[in-house]
Amino acid sequence: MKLVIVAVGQRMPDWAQTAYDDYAKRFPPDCRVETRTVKTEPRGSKALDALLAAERGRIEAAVPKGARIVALDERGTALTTMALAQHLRQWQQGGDDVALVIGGPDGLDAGFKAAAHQRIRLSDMTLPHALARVLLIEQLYRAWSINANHPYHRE
Ligand SMILES: C[S@@+](CC[C@H](N)C(=O)[O-])C[C@H]1O[C@@H](n2cnc3c(N)ncnc32)[C@H](O)[C@@H]1O
Repeated sequence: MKLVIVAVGQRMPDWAQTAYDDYAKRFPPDCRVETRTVKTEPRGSKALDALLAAERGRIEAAVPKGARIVALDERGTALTTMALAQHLRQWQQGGDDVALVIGGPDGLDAGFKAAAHQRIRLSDMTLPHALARVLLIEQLYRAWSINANHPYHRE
């Protein structure tokens, strides 16, 4: 099982990339994290539905075959960190890869969210894309550290 963070939009500000990389490199080999970014559809004259559908196509191409899909969505289910740790344990026991998907400037396609296995929210507030990425990877690392009884969670 590996965690694959699929994010729409390739370039993050340096401060966010530094924070993200700092967490990404902490994961041990038994809980690998991979990041796959997909291009944002240029905002031009296309209708929003068409933009999101184009981004959906790229997301689906980036999701590993057979992966469990978890959409990050401010309207998704609220989770405590302990609950996320429990999900992580179940995902590891299940063995399938897990794709955690973060949308672009206009969010994720509605059909994609409806079809996802889980929709989770990180906060009741709308987060900018870069912060959503950093918060997600920190919480996944914290969830791992809870399950592994690693001191990070108590720091
Ligand atoms: C700038 S936000 C897009 C906001 C957009 N208006 C929407 O309706 O989703 C970019 C992405 O960050 C993620 N995101 C933002 N806030 C979030 C939150 N509170 N919980 C979970 N994910 C969030 C979502 O994946 C979202 O698609």
